[in-house]
Amino acid sequence: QKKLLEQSQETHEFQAETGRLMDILINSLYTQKEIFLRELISNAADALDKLRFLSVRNPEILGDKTELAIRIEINTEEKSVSVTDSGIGMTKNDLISNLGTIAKSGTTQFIEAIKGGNVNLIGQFGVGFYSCFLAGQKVTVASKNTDDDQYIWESQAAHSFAVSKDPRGNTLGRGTQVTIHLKQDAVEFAEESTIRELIKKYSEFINFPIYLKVTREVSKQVEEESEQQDQ
Ligand SMILES: COC(=O)c1c(O)cc(O)c(Cl)c1CCC(=O)Nc1cc(O)c(OC)cc1O
Repeated sequence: QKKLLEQSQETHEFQAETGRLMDILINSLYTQKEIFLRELISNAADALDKLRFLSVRNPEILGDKTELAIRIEINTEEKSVSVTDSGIGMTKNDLISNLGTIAKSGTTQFIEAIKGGNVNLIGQFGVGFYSCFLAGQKVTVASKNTDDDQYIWESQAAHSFAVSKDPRGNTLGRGTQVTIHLKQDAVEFAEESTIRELIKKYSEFINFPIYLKVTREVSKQVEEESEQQDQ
């Protein structure tokens, strides 16, 4: 299965400027890892706004997935955090162009702002997504737009990313799910108390409901031990 996925994956180099920007972002903001959550919540809200705007003119775009919401899930076993929205979603080409290139102009101002430590400017350049690599050693983005099948984009930074059709099929219905596989020094973001506090901090101006789900898989080993104690 793993081999199959690798064969079906297309690997892409980040556009050179994107790679440089990611390096600067990660090197200058490594002490403020938590901003990844602010950027993901903000991107999710933007994608929901885009959908809501389009649905005013053609309501059928909502299909049967009419709820516009953001779901955050932490998995304490796998040390991952995911942010899922039922927004407009991205096609395969959107994933490659939006996440692989800095299509926005003004990247030099962005770099000056980051070097000056002005983290609030990140979102304005549409590149907040790369802050995921402050906390994540690997980032996976699954997305479903009405114009395409569901695709997966995956990267471990290091200047390249892979795109493949999602072998799970259309599990999202519509929208985007960003999953961050946390770095060893960022596992605090898989703790419920940490995430609850950050959601409160960064959801003040968000006009969509944000739900939190905590998945705690107790490893098989521990269950067996507890059974022995009971006997
Ligand atoms: C449409 O946006 C998304 O699907 C989406 C989301 O729902 C949640 C997310 O965390 C992210 Cl990162 C996205 C993609 C947002 C994005 O990168 N948009 C974007 C970036 C560009 O460079 C661009 O240039 C033309 C256009 C974009 O929409």
